[in-house]
Amino acid sequence: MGTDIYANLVAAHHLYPEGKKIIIDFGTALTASCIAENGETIGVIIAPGIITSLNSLVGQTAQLPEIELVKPQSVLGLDTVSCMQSGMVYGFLGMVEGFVERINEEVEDQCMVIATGGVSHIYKPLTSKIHIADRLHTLKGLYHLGANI
Ligand SMILES: Nc1ncnc2c1ncn2[C@@H]1O[C@H](COP(=O)(O)OP(=O)(O)O)[C@@H](O)[C@H]1O
Ligand SMILES: CC(C)(COP(=O)(O)O)[C@@H](O)C(=O)NCCC(=O)O
Repeated sequence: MGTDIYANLVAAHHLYPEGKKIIIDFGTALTASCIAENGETIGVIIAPGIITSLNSLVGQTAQLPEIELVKPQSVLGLDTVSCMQSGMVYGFLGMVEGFVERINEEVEDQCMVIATGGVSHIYKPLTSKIHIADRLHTLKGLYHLGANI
């Protein structure tokens, strides 16, 4: 398992001891990790990261421009930039909400959801499925691991 994923699980277990937790990491990869109340890792999902995907879309097409990753005014756009912003924001928002729903179904519980990583601040305000956004979450896990060496 990647050390960043491990650090995310450790931080969640240490900071929020009650119940099951999901950590969504909006980094180079988009990951969702789930930990049980007893500290056992239940499982992990690894998907392409949001900026990674955007760079791939822009890099591998002839006419799509670089865009700022912000919420567009409406889901349906009428210019290329808004259309792409909708795909990036609402597409990945749907993916994350779907992960949370499916994980909750699989573990038969309502997990607490923590978001971290580079672009987590863009997605947190758009959904009630993320309960806490903490850009320092992974680092807190590393700190905890270091403090216990
Ligand atoms: N403040 C920010 N605003 C927008 N994008 C960011 C910001 N910080 C990081 N990113 C993007 O998030 C991704 C990296 O996320 P991060 O969680 O920092 O890295 P890692 O993959 O190493 O865990 C990169 O694609 C980067 O461009
Ligand atoms: C999945 C990752 C690329 C995520 O890295 P990140 O986006 O946080 O930089 C990293 O945790 C990794 O390389 N993991 C190794 C494979 C695994 O976790 O099973």
